[in-house]
Amino acid sequence: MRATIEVSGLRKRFGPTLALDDMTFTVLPGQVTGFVGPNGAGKSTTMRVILGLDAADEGRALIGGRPYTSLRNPLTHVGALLDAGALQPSRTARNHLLWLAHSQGLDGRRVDEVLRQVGMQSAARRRAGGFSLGMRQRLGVAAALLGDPPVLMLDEPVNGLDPEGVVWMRGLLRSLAGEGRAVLVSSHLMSELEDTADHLVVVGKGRVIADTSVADLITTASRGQVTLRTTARSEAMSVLGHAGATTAVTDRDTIVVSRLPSERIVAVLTANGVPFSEVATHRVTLEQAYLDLTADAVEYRGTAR
Ligand SMILES: Nc1ncnc2c1ncn2[C@@H]1O[C@H](COP(=O)(O)OP(=O)(O)OP(=O)(O)O)[C@@H](O)[C@H]1O
Repeated sequence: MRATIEVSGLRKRFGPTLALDDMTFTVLPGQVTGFVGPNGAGKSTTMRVILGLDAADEGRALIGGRPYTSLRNPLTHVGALLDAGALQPSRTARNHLLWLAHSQGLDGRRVDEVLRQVGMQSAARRRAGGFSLGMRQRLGVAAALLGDPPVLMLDEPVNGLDPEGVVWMRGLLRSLAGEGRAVLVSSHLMSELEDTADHLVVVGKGRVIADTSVADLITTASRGQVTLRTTARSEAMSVLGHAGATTAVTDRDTIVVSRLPSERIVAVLTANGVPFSEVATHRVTLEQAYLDLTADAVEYRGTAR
């Protein structure tokens, strides 16, 4: 089976709300693909449609070239973590996975393997009802891995994890992609995806805004911005402003300059006798690149008072 998710032309309406509006993208094997967008952008709905939990009004979603509903032993094709809360509280972690394995015709011997993989051996015989959100997340990931699937789809997997858990999850996602699997991960934590994802599908208002490698997105968003370090911040901003630049203060002695190439910045500062210690190409964070990209797609925006 090809390790891919192909989504094309998905449209889905909930009453007056157009949740998906021609949603189209492909998730490739061997990569972690981040699936990001503002609240209500359609990420969960897309994942639910891919898993056959919601029916689209139009378009199609394929896993390894086939619709989910036509897959035999679906857990061996795709593992998903959508709602870590969906557990029977009286079952132990191990029994939950055994029950899942048996109900799906999978080998029960995988259970101890996946418990080890998610670092839950010591909690294997504890009841799921007493688990923290982070432990439920780990158990959900264990369930997703049970069928050793080539495709994984995880909705906010770092939600509720402590810093050690976040680092563990990052390593796990990287190693799953390293094994050639297609890994789709939704997240609101851009800093997390900057270190984890190779590729990003950015969505807003039910459609794809950008489908790009993380490196390209950051390079494009950083283009033309220069970091200037100077102890004479206001003089620098004033002379550069007169020369046509836009400036923004980022730190006590740091300014980000746009709309003026670095050679001109150096020339203007030197001509005006303004001291500076560094002029360098500015690299925006993934979070900043994302915020610029989605500025028009945010449905609910807080207003500064
Ligand atoms: N079952 C439903 N009934 C009515 N409206 C729904 C339903 N599910 C989703 N929606 C609406 O569809 C739109 C897309 O929601 P969805 O949950 O897919 O977005 P999301 O990108 O996952 O958001 P979040 O980041 O908040 O999880 C929203 O406007 C949401 O209110």
